[in-house]
Amino acid sequence: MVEEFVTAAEEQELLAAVDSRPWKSLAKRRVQHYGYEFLYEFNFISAPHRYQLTKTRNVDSKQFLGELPAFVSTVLEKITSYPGVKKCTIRLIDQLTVNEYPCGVGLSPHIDTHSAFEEMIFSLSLAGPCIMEFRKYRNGSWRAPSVAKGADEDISQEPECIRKAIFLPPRSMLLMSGEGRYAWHHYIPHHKIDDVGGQVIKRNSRRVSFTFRKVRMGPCDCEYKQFCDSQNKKC
Ligand SMILES: O=C(O)CCC(=O)C(=O)O
Ligand SMILES: [Fe+2]
Repeated sequence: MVEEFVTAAEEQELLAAVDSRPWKSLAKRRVQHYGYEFLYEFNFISAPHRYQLTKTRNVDSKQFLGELPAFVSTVLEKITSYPGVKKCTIRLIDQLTVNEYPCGVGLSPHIDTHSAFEEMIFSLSLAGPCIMEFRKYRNGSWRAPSVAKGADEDISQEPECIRKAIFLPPRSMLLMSGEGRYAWHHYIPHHKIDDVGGQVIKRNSRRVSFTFRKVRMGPCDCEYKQFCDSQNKKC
């Protein structure tokens, strides 16, 4: 995680850019997608344009929406100066998901679908902070990313897992790669108040994240087979 990945002025420009574009409303948060359309499985619930998210996360690799918008060029350039990120990565990132979480709204535990995206996933936090928890489920107790009724709800009866929490302040960039990307679930608790090592942090504003990924065009051949939908029929 890199703090202050963008300046306060750049943060304001990025927020203004997405706020001037149309948002799609999900049950608890709003999203925008660039590069490729993201596929959620929806159940329609009452009001027009509002949906209940029920199933897994994937991308339609045949639905190219166009190049990523110019307002993220500076961020893409900065990503290439990340240690361990190859210079060619900037041209490879072709999908951007913008998530807007109202205060206290989180995200259900999941691993980004291996067959949908390449290894490196970059997530820029803006506006408000959050805690992102990483969970490694014991072999055999891992559950597929499909979540029953009311996805994005916390599940009280979680199987045994190792947990590591990371505090993501606004303007920070998180890189998920290797085991952290392929074998650990990531999760944003549905809290308005987080306890970070005994320090109480209030989430008193919305959080907007920009998640940058590369759409995978063939099967995944990672070494984390039990978590890989390309290599494991159970996923
Ligand atoms: O909001 C974030 O930082 C993460 C979003 C995420 O995990 C996803 O869209 O798959
Ligand atoms: Fe994710």
